Amino acid sequence: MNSVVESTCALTRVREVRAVSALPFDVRHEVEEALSRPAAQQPVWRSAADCRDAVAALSTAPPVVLASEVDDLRARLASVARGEAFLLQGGDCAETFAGNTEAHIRANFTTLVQMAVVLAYGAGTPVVRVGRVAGQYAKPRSSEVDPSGHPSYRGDMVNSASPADRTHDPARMVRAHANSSATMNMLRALAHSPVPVSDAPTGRRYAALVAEVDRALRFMQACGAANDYTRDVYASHEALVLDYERALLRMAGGRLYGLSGHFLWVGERTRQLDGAHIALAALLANPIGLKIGPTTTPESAVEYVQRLDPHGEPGRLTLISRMGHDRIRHVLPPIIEKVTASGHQVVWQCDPMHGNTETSSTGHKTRRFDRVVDEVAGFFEVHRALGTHPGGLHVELTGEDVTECLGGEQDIAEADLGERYLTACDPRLNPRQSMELAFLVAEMLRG
Ligand SMILES: O=C[C@H](O)[C@H](O)COP(=O)(O)O
Ligand SMILES: C=C(OP(=O)(O)O)C(=O)O
Repeated sequence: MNSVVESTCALTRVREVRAVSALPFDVRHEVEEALSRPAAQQPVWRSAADCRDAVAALSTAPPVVLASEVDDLRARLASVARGEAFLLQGGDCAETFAGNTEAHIRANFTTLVQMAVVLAYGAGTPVVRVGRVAGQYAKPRSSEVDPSGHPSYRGDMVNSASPADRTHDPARMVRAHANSSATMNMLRALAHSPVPVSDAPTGRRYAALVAEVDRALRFMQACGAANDYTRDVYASHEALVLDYERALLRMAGGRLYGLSGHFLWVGERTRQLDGAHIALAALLANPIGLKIGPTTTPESAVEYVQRLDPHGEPGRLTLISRMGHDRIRHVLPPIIEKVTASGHQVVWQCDPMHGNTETSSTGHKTRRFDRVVDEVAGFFEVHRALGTHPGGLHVELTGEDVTECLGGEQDIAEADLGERYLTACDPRLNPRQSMELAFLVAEMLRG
């Protein structure tokens, strides 16, 4: 993990919460305490006054999601934790303002939904669909500067991808909120549209499967059995920029919600046990995700679980392992054993992307499809051996035909990467790689 960095904004954060917050006194006090802790990876905004203005505007803006939707997701994740459903989470590494078009949202949605159908068929259980979407506008970075010596790009919520404009501009938080709200609007509409079938090879294979699934659904409907095959996609993002997250805190039914998204996760670089991100996440009624990398010990995993799931609520916490394909088989088992022994029912989810990043000989950040598959296979092997539920998959993907990850049935080679390398940050699976992965995971679920 990166070291904790105090930003100028962090120094003003507590005062600003007090100034703009409409939260009840006791809740405000808890939020202030959480936000007064050291926070890693925070922007150093160009002006504290502009930050105040942005936070004030967002504090009275309509939230991106509703508390009732968050409650629905919480109930669905409880069923994942009990082994009765599977969680599929996926989308861009980093959303961008320019890339937030109808075509892009539709393509990502379609890929996610098609994968979910394949997985539901494989698992024989419902699949809860969560996009990395409608808020995934901020990125933690390994280095303060990029290879050309400019300040690193930290996502459109913070600065521009253009090296000429890397100033941390708080007005970007307002644009991120507007874009997220527009995206959510489209997702709600798309959730009730028919699922389109692609004509790519995996699409044809999928079309046959859809016909089978449709027959099964018609039979179920004829029997009067309910199903959630065509239901919602929930929104998730890394709760990274604390000024954005706190501005979208809202009370509902006496509980505190982060209404910037349904599901918020704490990343590998900001999961300091005594840091602000963990403390804020602990206060929320939202389901929370936590990335756990190869340095996570079984003991620290239990501490996280106690901190983030104090009431022992099944599915309240999703532990997202991102160990690397060569480490998962020995790092994950003792963590699962210790957490299971603690009595907490978490969702175990595999992110096979972030532990398998490398730089190609062409200088592109990339990931090998076979290693991604191997990490998921390791995840299933570990859970099968321990008798626990391999509850979910978390991937960076796009509905666009990019060449960012190596391999897959298209056999993308290093020399192909430059053709359509479009990501704003990390390499994503394209639709064919995503579907291929879904078929492979469906087989693992059946196995
Ligand atoms: O998506 C995850 C991180 O933001 C990303 O992997 C960091 O990338 P970097 O190591 O290039 O900064
Ligand atoms: C930054 C991310 O992952 P991690 O925290 O696991 O590196 C991410 O999922 O965007």
